[in-house]
Amino acid sequence: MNIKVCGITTAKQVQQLDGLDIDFAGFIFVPDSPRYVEGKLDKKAIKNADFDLKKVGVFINPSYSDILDAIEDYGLDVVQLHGEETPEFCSDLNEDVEVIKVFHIDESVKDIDALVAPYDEACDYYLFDTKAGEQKGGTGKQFDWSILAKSKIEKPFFLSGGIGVDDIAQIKKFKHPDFYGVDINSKFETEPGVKDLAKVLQFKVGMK
Ligand SMILES: O=C(O)c1ccccc1N[C@@H]1O[C@H](COP(=O)(O)O)[C@@H](O)[C@H]1O
Repeated sequence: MNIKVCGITTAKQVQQLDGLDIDFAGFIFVPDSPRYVEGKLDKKAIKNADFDLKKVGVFINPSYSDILDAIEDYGLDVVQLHGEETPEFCSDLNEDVEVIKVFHIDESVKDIDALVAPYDEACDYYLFDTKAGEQKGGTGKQFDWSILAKSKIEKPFFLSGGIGVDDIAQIKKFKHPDFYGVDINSKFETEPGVKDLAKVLQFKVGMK
């Protein structure tokens, strides 16, 4: 099971997460997020360090050039898209970098396979997060995962949205052939953008 820790704002914490064998580290490029990295994260340190983990940039409806600048500045390996980005936009981007397309889920979503179908050829991974009004990420809220268990999906996906250490047993029970990883964020913080590494370690060990 892959683990992605999102919302990191210092190079030191990225280094520490790499030391914990975390698979993906996420950086938020959304200006109104309390985890926004600009002005906090040292670009050069992130770009030049030799990490095993993959560096993921998280965006909502970005311009193509903003993404290319962030890839260049921070040496991103993956781009995670939380907005209404079209399949064409994702597909173009996917020629340069790995892409995670995010889908927001609540009880109004009845057919996951129909929702993801247009993106089948346009990204590498899906990520399922909770739909919570206008807020497009970092809500700390969970959705009912059973809708995923009933869906084909047919692409590696991350489970996301309000996941914490108390969810380890439920995650272990959740079965799907394309279940690729878990994305953790706001439930693992001492304050927004500052991860509680002891909690991350507890999660990592608990998931074994
Ligand atoms: O964390 C944020 O502030 C954020 C802002 C805008 C888009 C995405 C954001 N985070 C992503 O939200 C999900 C779920 O987070 P949580 O566990 O519910 O706090 C995760 O994929 C983060 O990458």
